[in-house]
Amino acid sequence: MATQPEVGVSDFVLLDNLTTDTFIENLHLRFQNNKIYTYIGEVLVSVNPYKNLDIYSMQHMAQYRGREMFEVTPHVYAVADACQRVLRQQGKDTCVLISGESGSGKTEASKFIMKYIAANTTQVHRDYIDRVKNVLIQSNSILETFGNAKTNRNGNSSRFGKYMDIHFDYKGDPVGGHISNYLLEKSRVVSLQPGERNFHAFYQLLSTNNATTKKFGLASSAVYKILGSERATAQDSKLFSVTNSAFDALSFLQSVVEDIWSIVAGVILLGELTFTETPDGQLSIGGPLTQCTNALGVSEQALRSSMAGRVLSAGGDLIFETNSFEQFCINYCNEKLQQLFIELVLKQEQEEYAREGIQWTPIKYFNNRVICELVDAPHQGLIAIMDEACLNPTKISDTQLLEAMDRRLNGHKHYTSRQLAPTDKKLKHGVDFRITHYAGENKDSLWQDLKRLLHSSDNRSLADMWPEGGTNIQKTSKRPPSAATLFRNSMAALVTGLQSKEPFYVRCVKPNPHQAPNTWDEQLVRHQVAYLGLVENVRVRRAGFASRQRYDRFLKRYKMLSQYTWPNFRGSNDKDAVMVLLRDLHVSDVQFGHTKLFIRSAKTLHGLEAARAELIPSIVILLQKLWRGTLARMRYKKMKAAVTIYNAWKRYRVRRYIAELQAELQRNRGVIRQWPPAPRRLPAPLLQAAYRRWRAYLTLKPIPRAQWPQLKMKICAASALRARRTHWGQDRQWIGDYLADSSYNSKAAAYQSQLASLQKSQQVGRALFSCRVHKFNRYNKLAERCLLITESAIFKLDANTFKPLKKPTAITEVGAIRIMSSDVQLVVISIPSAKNDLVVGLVAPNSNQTGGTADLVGELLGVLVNRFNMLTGQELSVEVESGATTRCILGGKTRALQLPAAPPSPAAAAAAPFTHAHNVITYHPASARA
Ligand SMILES: Nc1ncnc2c1ncn2[C@@H]1O[C@H](COP(=O)(O)OP(=O)(O)OP(=O)(O)O)[C@@H](O)[C@H]1O
Repeated sequence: MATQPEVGVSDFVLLDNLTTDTFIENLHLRFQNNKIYTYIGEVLVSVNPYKNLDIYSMQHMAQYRGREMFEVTPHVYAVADACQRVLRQQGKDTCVLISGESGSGKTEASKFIMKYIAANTTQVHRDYIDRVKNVLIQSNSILETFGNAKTNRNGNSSRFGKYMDIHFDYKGDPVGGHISNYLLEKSRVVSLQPGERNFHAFYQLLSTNNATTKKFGLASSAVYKILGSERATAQDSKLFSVTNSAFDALSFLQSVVEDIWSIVAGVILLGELTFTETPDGQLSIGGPLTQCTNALGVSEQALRSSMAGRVLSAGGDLIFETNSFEQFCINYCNEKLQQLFIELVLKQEQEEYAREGIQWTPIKYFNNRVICELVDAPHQGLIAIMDEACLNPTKISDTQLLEAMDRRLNGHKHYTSRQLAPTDKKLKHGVDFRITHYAGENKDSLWQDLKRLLHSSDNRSLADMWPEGGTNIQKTSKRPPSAATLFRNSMAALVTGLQSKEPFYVRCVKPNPHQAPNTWDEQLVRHQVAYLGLVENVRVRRAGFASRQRYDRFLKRYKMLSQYTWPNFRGSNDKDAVMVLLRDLHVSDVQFGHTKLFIRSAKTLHGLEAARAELIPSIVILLQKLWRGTLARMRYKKMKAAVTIYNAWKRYRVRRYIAELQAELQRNRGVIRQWPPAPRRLPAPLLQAAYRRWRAYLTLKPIPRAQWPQLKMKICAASALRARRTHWGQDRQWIGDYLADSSYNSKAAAYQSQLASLQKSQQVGRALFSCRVHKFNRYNKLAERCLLITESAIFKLDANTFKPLKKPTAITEVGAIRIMSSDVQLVVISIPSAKNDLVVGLVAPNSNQTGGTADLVGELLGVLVNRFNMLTGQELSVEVESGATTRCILGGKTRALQLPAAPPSPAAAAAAPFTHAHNVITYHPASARA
């Protein structure tokens, strides 16, 4: 019982107990499942579905590009691709042999191949290749118009053999081609079987009233003998346009196209001529003779004489049934191709096995050489006998020819006739003979005088078709070679040509004679399977090997299946690697040739393919991973190199800049007067700050470190005063917290304990400055107080208890400080938010250096300016009044604050440091100089 075959490698090879029955049963099963293609070995079998199952799309074709035949579902595209690949990769000429009965799908298969080749081109020289592709495809339309006809077996049957050569450039792109025709069925022109049509060209021309029909007096509505019982249809009219556009696409000159249609018209008109013999033995021609000679471009006289000549020298009666000679030739052609197929397949296999040192027992198969020789053997073959008969100067009849054949071929296994087999009632006595499958008779020749007639035509194209017509008149008496001989010769040339090429095969099978879809005629299929030798082919393949592959290619394809070969084999050669690989996979049905591995069963190949397909995704991911990693590493290295270069450059620029600075320092004895422009991105402010620190360090170095904070205050005061006051205590040591100094404050201990508790309760930070003051308030009252400035606030303290009076004022709230340019100890601390300035006269300690009192204004100023800047980041405004009057705000009102015209006596100043009259406050300072 046959099992349903799977699509893939050599389907039928998988079957056990293969017989013709199981084979056909499987073929049928596939046909029912709309699977029209299958492989036997590398031979593609196509069963004509008579319905559109094939998807002609770029996407569909793309699936076959560069893939092995067994990788994808069977299709003509796979054959085309394999064929083109061998050509591209191995530089070998290839051919595809398409064979099968009439209507089995040969032409369609060849069109698929051409479409595939046309689509599978590279992008270079696009225009030129597009033109070649166009010519390839469009040439079919013309060939079909003039060479195809509707027969009872096929609505669009090719009535000629076709051999198409396509030439490829080194890249595998089609660059040209040549089409040879074999044996056009000429007898169809004058003789039609019931239900059949003549060549499409006649119907196409007569489907419309066009320039040609008008020119030669033809009418689409008229009836012509050549058309038989059929008439032109709307489809013919459509195809007429297609043919003309194909002429156009193939760059036929307009004059040539006109010539061609004139010839077609001429043939139609020839069919309308009537011939009678006049009593004086002359030929009388009736019918549209003038239109006919016009269309053929010959003179009436020439036509008349060549027609008459033919009758006179024909030399034989019409002994033959029409349309059978061509069939005989077609059958002969098929036999020849079948022989080639068998020989090539077996020869190749056997040669390969011998070359590779593989054990091989030759398989028995039916060799149809005997049939071919029956037809074409010199002297003894049918063609030779027919030629001999035709050469006979006396008239020779069917019976005589048959007798000659019977005599010469008696005893041949594949030849028979009624005379030789009297019991075979299917054969007519004295008429029929049979060659195994097919029988045929032979007579065809075109006489030299007719060739001369056509060669003399005004129609250039017609004249060019018959160059032999121009040869010496002396040769005209010589009989031309018979059609059979011509055909035999061209077959021999074809076979020689094909033998030099790497062959691919497509075998077309016709499922029924009615051109109907879904219909299976068992007998018809059986007949084809038998004569195409399909079952034998399977047997040969079964006895042989399902696949053979070069070791390097096999390894490349399957190396990932074993840890010993993936990613690389450590041994020395590919054969060892394949052996290790297969041992690891426990595959044993193989033989190892010298350069190739032979795999016996397709099942093994399936298994390898399946295992490979399973692994591929992870390998793809691995490769992607590695590649991405490589890319990232490459990118990283580049980035790192760029950063290194950039850093080196940056360092170099900095070094160069610093060298410039050093030069500047040397020039100016350690001072940079003019900063040279810094390179971009160099933090010049930082450098400048470093420079300043360094300069400051040099300046400060001679001064004891303990004095540095004091120095900082002095610098603050100096920069705030900007030389607006001469004496500000700069020459003496600043104490800061004077109240803590017992020489200044007899209650220093009480102050300190009070300060400690204040620091604890209010977290005001260190005491930076403190002293006694005379304070003048908004009620024009004078009070003795102590002033304390901590890190964050300004306190007014009770002069005896040192307790804070009111809330302290935050340093950040100070708006400005006003002082006089003379050396008085008057200080106005402006506090805008309180609307009351702090107006105080500082009570300076005795100065050790001068013996007078020290100046506290500068010190207070230094502390406040410095702290204000540290807390707010801004400069505190310092106003220095150069005259004798300044101002202050008390109780929200601005009041004048002045110094007395004459210096007060120290006693008076001590008694009332501030007085007021008429809203003017006068400060009577004791002179202070430090
Ligand atoms: N693959 C296919 N899919 C669908 N229909 C097909 C296919 N192949 C052939 N046919 C049908 O069968 C018809 C006959 O096919 P085609 O003309 O190719 O046969 P052929 O073998 O070239 O015949 P002949 O020898 O008479 O020229 C086509 O016109 C088409 O209708």
